[in-house]
Amino acid sequence: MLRAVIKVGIVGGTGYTGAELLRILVRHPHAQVVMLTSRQEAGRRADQLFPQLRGHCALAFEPPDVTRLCACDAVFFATPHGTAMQMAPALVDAGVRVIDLSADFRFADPAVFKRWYGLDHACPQLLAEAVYGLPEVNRARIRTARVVGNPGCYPTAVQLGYLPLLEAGLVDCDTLIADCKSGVSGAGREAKLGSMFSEVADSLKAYGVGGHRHWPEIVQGLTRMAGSAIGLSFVPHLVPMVRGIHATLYARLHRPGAADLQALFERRYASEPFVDVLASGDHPETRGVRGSNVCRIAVHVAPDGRTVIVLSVIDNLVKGASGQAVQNFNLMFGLDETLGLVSPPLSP
Ligand SMILES: NC(=O)C1=CN([C@@H]2O[C@H](COP(=O)(O)OP(=O)(O)OC[C@H]3O[C@@H](n4cnc5c(N)ncnc54)[C@H](OP(=O)(O)O)[C@@H]3O)[C@@H](O)[C@H]2O)C=CC1
Ligand SMILES: CC(=O)N[C@@H](CCC(=O)OP(=O)(O)O)C(=O)O
Repeated sequence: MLRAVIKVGIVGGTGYTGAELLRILVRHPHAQVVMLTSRQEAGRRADQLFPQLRGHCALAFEPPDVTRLCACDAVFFATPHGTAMQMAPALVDAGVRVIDLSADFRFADPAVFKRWYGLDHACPQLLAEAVYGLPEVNRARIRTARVVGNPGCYPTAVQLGYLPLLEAGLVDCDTLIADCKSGVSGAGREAKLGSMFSEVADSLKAYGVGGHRHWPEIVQGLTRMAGSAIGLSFVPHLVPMVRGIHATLYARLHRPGAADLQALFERRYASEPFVDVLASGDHPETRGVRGSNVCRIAVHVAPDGRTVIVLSVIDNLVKGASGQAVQNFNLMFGLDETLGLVSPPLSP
């Protein structure tokens, strides 16, 4: 359905992903943001809180109100887990398409959601019809979805890195290792001790080694790609940068040397607008995708000849969150998938 203006609401407009949605949507040719919510900043103009939006957005924040949100064509939830699932049923009943950046609609099984997020799902029926918003895997289903569960940031980088290998059945699915690093904006804009400059700068640390909530999400996605159970070790690290995810992914080849891995990756992503496969032997870096919706990938074989090492980088706030959400929005409304999303990364 192609419309000249699509009315958009953003719930959680004061967070990092909400602000990034605004940055993208204010220059989108068909989307018009008509409602922006915040409980703490209600009444304040968005361009007062975010001076980078001066001249681009004159809206004021207002408290989240489902009835008012029902006047939108699409609503993005850039809120903590547990919020979207409370409001989505009324919106969907009113014909509003929902794109949730939290984990509320990412899991097929509400028991897995409960185990990792500690919440009973508020609308399991809607969860059952929600589509996981990774366009490179689910494009056709996203087009017709009423609710999209936008993937997490680490899961986006990891799944896109492993996808060609698992689809082709080339690697041992029991011994996958994802060694990942994230910038601090991944932790959100809320003030927290662990996100303070003096706690993060000039240091690097792993966290969540005993079980991070992105592990079950990645396992769910990789299992679907492989068509069988997989075994994954996933270790996230916090690094002193603002944006960016770097995933170093390991897998054991069933038949070393049997396949041209570079050709496999190039073929799989040839028609993907936002996946860029580097030339053989190259090393992507996070600053090369900063501010862009690109996932940049390089595939290597270790000197042992049988270990594949894939490097996958994204901007956590763009392809890892708000950019991917707009990519899904474009698909849902029958638009060119790249609208609002094509701009060169910011570098240096
Ligand atoms: N940061 C990242 O890199 C990524 C984040 N995500 C996910 O996106 C979501 C948003 O993340 P992020 O922008 O970093 O978070 P922030 O903490 O920066 O922002 C959260 C926003 O949600 C609003 N909010 C909080 N609680 C509620 C509530 N109960 N009802 C309505 N609004 C609420 C806040 O405003 P107020 O309190 O004023 O209402 C604020 O605007 C999270 O689920 C996160 O896990 C996903 C991928 C990457
Ligand atoms: C650096 C940092 O703290 N990153 C966050 C993940 C990013 C995120 O927001 O999680 P979702 O993608 O599931 O929404 C974390 O590890 O919890």
